[in-house]
This record gives sequence, structure tokens and C-alpha cells, in this order.
Amino acid sequence: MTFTDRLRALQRRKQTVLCVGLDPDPARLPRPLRGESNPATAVRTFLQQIIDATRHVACAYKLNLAFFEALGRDGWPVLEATLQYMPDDVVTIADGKRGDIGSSARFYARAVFELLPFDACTVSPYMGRDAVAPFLEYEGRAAFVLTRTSNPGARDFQERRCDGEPLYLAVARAVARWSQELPGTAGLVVGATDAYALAAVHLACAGLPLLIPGVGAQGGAIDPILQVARRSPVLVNSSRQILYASDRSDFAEAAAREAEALRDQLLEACPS
Ligand SMILES: O=c1ccn([C@@H]2O[C@H](COP(=O)(O)O)[C@@H](O)[C@H]2O)c(=O)[nH]1
Repeated sequence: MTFTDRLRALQRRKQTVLCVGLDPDPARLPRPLRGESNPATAVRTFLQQIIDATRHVACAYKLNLAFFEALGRDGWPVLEATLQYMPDDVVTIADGKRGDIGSSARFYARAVFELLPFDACTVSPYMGRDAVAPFLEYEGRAAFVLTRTSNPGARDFQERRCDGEPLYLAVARAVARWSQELPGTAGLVVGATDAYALAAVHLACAGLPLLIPGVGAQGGAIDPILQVARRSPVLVNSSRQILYASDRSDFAEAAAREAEALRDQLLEACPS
């Protein structure tokens, strides 16, 4: 079964397209956990409680690798423990935005798909086809390639014209071509903060799954997502708005409420 088929089946069964982002910042942990002498232990407990509180409304969890790497030597065990804690009915995404020459990219791919059991990862297209290809060789897994990202700096390069269209669209079309060798292994990251780019990427590559960050803390709109979800599978990520909904002992309940509210707003995007 391809990654995309598995994702669609999960979304249909659970009626949710919500991806909860796990970006654990030790300085933002709820106050009751901040007293823990080892921040890695606190992060591990925090993430397990967030997973328990949101698993009924999440079809995916996106773990931003930067936050685990920044825990130093304790980061890898926390990453492994968090993955082991995942329920069966979700997919996991390693958000490391990898992208290097082919011989090195193969090792990045091996780390997330062989050493760690991630279902998908994020990849930067800047270094071209050989930097992306190793991630597309794993049957049943997927690589989401950055197109038009959600941050203000996306305008610096991604919107430059390339053969008469924005560079991010040329990237999206190239990824669609590259993925033909092993269908179902590629997706695209496109931010919710630019409704025009979201619609354009979706029109250029209808059918490729879209990982959409930028709602919640970054203020991206929901309606344009509902439009593109009519023809493309979508996974909508929210991290800080859910994780840090409260910094008191009710943080898990508050996270559940935020996640449920976003799931409800996105119900129309679920496959029937
Ligand atoms: O274009 C992009 C690509 C990745 N991200 C990542 O998604 C989350 C968003 O966090 P929020 O707290 O919901 O804003 C974070 O891990 C980013 O690194 C993105 O925001 N935009």
C-alpha cells in the first residue's frame, strides 16, 4: 500500500485531516513540567500527554527534528521514545527539510526510514533531483518537498520567475514528474499563508498529497484549504497553537480543545 493510500484510508476512517506538530520548546513547557531537572525528561512526558490528548482527532504527527536535535545527546532517545509511543492509526512525519548531494541524501533517508520508523519526511528541493531521489525510493513511505513555504522569506527566491512561472510551481511540477517512478512516494509542502500559491500548486499537481503548515500561530486561512481538498489529499499541520494552548496543569485538555476545534473546521476536507 502506498503512503498516500494509507493516509487516505486513515483520514476516511477517523474523519480528520489534522496533523499535530510536535515542536517541543523546553522554555515553553507547561509550568508543572518546567521544574524537571532534565529538560529531555520533561519534553518526553509533555509529548506523551499531548499525544494522549489529541490522538482521537489526529491522522498524523509531524516531529520537527530541530527541537529534538537541540536537546543534545538526549534528543535521539526522546525522538525514539516519542515514535514508539505513537498510536497505530496515525502517520508520522520527520520534518528535517533535508536536501544534500545524492550520496549524503541517501544517509539522511536511511536515518529517517530505516533507523527510525518514520512514514514520511520533508525535503528541500534546492539541490535538485539527486538530493530528493533517495527519499522517493522507499515503498510505502513518502517525501514532502517544499514548494511555496509559509514564512515571509518565501518571497526571496520561491516567487522568482522561472520559465514564465514562479519557481515554486516549477518545483511542484518537477516533483510530480520525479515521483512517477514510484507513485505515491512524493508529496508537496505548501503554506496556508498564501492562498494563491496553495491553489496554484494544487492546480499544477492535483492528486499529489499536500502537507499544509501555517494555520494557527501563523494565521493562514482555512477556506482555501477546503477548496483544494476537493481534488487533492491534504494534511493540515498546527504546532504551537495546540502544544502551548495552556501553560498550566490543564495543558493536555487545552491542547485537545484546540485540536478538536481545528479538526471540526477541516471536516469538509476529509475523504468520504
Ligand atoms: O513552509 C513551512 C514548512 C514547515 N513549517 C513547519 O511547520 C510547523 C509550523 O508550526 P506552527 O507552530 O503551527 O506555526 C513548524 O514545525 C515549522 O517549522 C512551516 O511552518 N512552514
